[in-house]
Amino acid sequence: MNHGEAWGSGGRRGSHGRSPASKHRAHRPESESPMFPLDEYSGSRGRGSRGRGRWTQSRSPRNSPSQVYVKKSSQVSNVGLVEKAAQLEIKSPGDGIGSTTQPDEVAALKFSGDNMDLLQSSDSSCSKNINFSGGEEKVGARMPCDLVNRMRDVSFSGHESVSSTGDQKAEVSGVKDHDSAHKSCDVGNSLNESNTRPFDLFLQTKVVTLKPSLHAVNRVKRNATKGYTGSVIRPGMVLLKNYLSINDQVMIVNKCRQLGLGKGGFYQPGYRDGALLHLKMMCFGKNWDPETSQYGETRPVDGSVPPKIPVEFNQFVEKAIEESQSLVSSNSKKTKGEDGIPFMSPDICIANFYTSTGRLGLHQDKDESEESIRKGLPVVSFSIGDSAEFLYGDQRDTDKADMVVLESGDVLLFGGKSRNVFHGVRSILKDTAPKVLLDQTSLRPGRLNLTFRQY
Ligand SMILES: O=C(O)CCC(=O)C(=O)O
Ligand SMILES: [Fe+2]
Repeated sequence: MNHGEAWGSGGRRGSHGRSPASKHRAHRPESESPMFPLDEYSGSRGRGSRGRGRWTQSRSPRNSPSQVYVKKSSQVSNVGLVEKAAQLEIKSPGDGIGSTTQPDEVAALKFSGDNMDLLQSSDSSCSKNINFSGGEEKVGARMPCDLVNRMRDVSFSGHESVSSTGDQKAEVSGVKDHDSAHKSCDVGNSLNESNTRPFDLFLQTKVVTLKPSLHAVNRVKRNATKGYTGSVIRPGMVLLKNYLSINDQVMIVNKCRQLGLGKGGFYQPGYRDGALLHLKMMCFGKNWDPETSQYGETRPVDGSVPPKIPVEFNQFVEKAIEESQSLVSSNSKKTKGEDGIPFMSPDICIANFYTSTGRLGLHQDKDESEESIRKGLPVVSFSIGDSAEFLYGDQRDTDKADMVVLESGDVLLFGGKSRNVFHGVRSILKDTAPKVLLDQTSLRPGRLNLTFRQY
């Protein structure tokens, strides 16, 4: 992996400066223009760092894929990717993972039902199980941004349904302050000494969720049975929309949260010069070190050994590659096999968590082995939570990049001719995560991204 600077606010390696009025293409429908020509692999294997900076306006919202097919859920049911909604069981958010009571969390006033009216409800089924869990403020002068940004967390909850209109719970406060606190920290470049303290993907809440409304359950079922849509965005790059079911997303989030709190868990990565990345990160399998742009068996910053990749994750990845391969081969007459994606079994996974101000500069993933890159073994990316504006293109130039919105459950693969594509995250679209996912997990506002690779 090689996260070269694409635009700069404080990055030190390979900065290309900021584009004040950058415009870029959303990915084009085939009818509008053919796939743009791909230069052969863009060559340079120089080191870089994950960039920071910003893009501005998208040139056009053209988002139709070049080739599309829709796969019904039954076709992937052997790995349980779809159609699990019927079995969906609403559980308490920790889901056996256990909840920590770190004082560093965002305030979330959660209550049963969709609206504040329920707060005034005198319904005994609501009031009998109300929890207040307000952690005391212990603001330290030099705590990491997530620790500085703390507020009282109050949960109201009930075991039984109090409203036929309500989904599980709603957040009515805290998010704004949470975001602004992150913003001030995310844009800061100073290294802080607590950057190895585990970052909790969950908000600190002790919410006992209600039974979901019929409406919410039906919505989940509808989404699950819709299946997913596959499209070849450019040779070697495939987007599987809505590929991971909500149940799978919940499982992935819970696993990441659990492992993320342990050794080798989520931390605030930084560069050699002390600049911080605009995201939290952890690795599975092997550690990727942003200071050296190299993989290793341990994380230099704290000596931790990254956890193994959960086997279920690998199954999803392998299945997604197979699905992409059949999509590509069904198009192969048209493309003369140019957009092939080789198979791989991941031994590395990098998990990024972006808050609403998170981003990642245009870069190439090129720190895997030479052989892996030469063969075009794909990088497989899972998006969960809030949507992201994802840029990609042949150059480290945001003006020339195309854009696609990656939503929760989407899987993106880039291998073969696109193995060295420049890519990055321009922005996180606030409050776009599926509500049912938040109901089920207590995932913080933001986006979890997992990228799988084979060294
Ligand atoms: O968050 C994403 O979608 C991209 C992440 C990425 O490019 C990386 O971790 O190398
Ligand atoms: Fe990347």
